[in-house]
Amino acid sequence: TRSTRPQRLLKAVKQHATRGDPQSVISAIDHFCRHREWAMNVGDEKGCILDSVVSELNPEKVLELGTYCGYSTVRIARLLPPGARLITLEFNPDYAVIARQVIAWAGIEDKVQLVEGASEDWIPRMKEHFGIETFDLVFLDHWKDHYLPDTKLMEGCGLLRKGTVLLADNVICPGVPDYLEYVRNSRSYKSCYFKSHLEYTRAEDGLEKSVFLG
Ligand SMILES: C[C@H](C[C@H]1O[C@@H](n2cnc3c(N)ncnc32)[C@H](O)[C@@H]1O)NC(=O)c1cc(-c2ccc(F)cc2)cc(O)c1O
Ligand SMILES: [Mg+2]
Repeated sequence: TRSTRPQRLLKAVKQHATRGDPQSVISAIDHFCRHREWAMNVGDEKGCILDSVVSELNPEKVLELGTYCGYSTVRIARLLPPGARLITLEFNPDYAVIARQVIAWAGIEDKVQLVEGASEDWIPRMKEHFGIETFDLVFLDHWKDHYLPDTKLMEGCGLLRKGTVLLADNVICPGVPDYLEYVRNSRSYKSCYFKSHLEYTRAEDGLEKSVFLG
């Protein structure tokens, strides 16, 4: 039977990227998505904004919601200091199988824990299951109608501290209007918008960076 797009993306990584070289994995995926088949990675343009937020924050504990093929997982993990940890949640087992291989090819698996399952089931278990007190950075890139409920769930589970940064992808396209309204109007967040483009296209999209004020 015909291969899937994530399988073809992984093949491109194995053909064009160097094992243990995260930058070559990122470049191979961007080239594949720009010249062969579009895929819903955060991409190179928004990826540079993601890089700058991660580099400035130097987080020890990172949570990513929505792994897909692991592109942003590799982008984030390659910038983390030794001992820092990234937990990434992926709902779709077929995507998780691909993401594990992309993460391994990049050679950053010792910084990453990929957990298969739904964010709403795992967020309440972060403390007892992973020994996490609070996160320094959360990258939201999963179902767009889950951003707001999961943010409220993280607040309720005490996973956010003064200064925790929420970075949300796709706040324009596909769009997350209820989440934007919340973080921009709540006294508990200082929020700002980084205008960019939908990955590999000229359509507008952007990232919203929201600092939790406690
Ligand atoms: C939602 C997906 C990303 C992944 O998230 C996992 N997921 C879901 N819900 C959960 C959960 N509750 N817990 C854990 N994982 C979870 C899923 O299985 C996907 O692998 N992302 C998108 O749909 C997405 C779509 C577009 C897009 C833009 C314009 C178009 F014309 C078409 C598509 C762009 C983007 O940049 C995206 O990010
Ligand atoms: Mg996205």
